[in-house]
Amino acid sequence: MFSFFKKKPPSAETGTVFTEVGFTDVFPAKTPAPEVPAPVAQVPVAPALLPVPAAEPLPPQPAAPVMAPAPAVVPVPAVLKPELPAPAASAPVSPPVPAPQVAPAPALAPVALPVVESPQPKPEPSRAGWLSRLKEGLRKTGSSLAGVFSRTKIDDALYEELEEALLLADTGVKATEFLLEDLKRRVRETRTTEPQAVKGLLVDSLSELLKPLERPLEIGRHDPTVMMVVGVNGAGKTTSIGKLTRHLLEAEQKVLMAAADTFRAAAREQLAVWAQRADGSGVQVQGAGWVDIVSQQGGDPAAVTFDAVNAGKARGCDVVIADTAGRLPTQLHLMEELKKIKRVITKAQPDAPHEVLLVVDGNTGQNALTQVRAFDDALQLTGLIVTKLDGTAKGGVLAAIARERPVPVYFIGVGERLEDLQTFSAREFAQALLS
Ligand SMILES: Nc1nc2c(ncn2[C@@H]2O[C@H](COP(=O)(O)OP(=O)(O)OP(=O)(O)O)[C@@H](O)[C@H]2O)c(=O)[nH]1
Repeated sequence: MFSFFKKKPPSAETGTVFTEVGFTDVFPAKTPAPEVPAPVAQVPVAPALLPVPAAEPLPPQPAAPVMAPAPAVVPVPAVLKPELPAPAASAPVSPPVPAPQVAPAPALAPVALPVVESPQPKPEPSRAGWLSRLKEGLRKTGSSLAGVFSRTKIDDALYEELEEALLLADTGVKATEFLLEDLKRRVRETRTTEPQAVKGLLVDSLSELLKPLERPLEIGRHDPTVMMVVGVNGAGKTTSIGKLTRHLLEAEQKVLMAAADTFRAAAREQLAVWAQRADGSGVQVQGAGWVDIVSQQGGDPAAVTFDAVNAGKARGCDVVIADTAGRLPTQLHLMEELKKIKRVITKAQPDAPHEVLLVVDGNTGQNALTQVRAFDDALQLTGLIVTKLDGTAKGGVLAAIARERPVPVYFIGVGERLEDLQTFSAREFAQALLS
């Protein structure tokens, strides 16, 4: 199973970033006082499980738990239940327990995830496997674009056909104009005469346009890192949070999810199912990650989130993720609710939320751009997760986003499986589109 954590350069601000480079580094040591005995969840990690490339040697950090020599066998359960003061802690999934003082406080009922059943983790799928899925997913968008270059010469007709294909792929007028101008310049400068070679130049041009969207999601800079996830109904928020959480667990992270979609029946259960899923073959968490869910069906989403951030701080969580209910940006009262959730997070932790992520369905083309604009205006987005790029004819929308509202794309999704959500690479995307 892949992961894509990479340690940042050693510094006081050491954190972890999601990159496209594979499982290349260990999660950085947090900075607990060395004299404090490590809690169970911070059991030293066997270096063998976390290969570090020679090119990036780790600095000596003797006090850091993750760097400490590990015992030969570390019998760490897949998911450790946090030791909570909550009375419901003994039950795997307990009914909401009313907080004694604060009336709307949601129950903190930990979800005990099953311990690893199978000792045989699946082999980590290679990035190559991902690239072929990405290519396959973008085939509908790419085929009409690539078809343009089967013409016999580079002339106005070729550029007109390309313009039409870009517009049909929902690249949008601005990005299309930009790409055509840039391409013509590259053709002139390189004195290219073969239409097939123009395709290569378009890959370069598109990569450059998309490059500003390529940015890693950082984990580890804050305690905890608080993320708020928003989007329209059915965009793939819960699924994406589930996939993200799986990767965080595999990287030894303590994750607290806030089911801030309090009107959805079984929101909690849906999150729990995803948190447990791994390739459909059971939990395969290596190490000491654990997940917990805060929910209160029918409660105030802002109160649930507030409670989750406070609980996350109290329990020493690494990441708190708030899953909000889907809404259209035109539903102004619901957009106000999101603003309130964001304000309330800041009350619980002054520098939070650290990430406001919009999940957009890539299959909606220009509509996705409209959503990015509207949610960004309301919430000042920090990143995007673009889902459902599999089978879409509208994959050009990423170019439109890059040109018109360049919010970083942390992840793209090409399917419903765990490994179908991966970090975004501008060049990979351009190559897959025009392959
Ligand atoms: N084909 C495909 N389906 C996806 C992808 N991501 C999510 N889905 C599916 O999209 C559907 C909706 O996903 P959810 O995660 O429930 O969406 P949501 O945004 O949480 O929905 P609401 O809570 O109703 O707003 C599910 O059937 C997912 O399996 C993807 O990348 N590709």
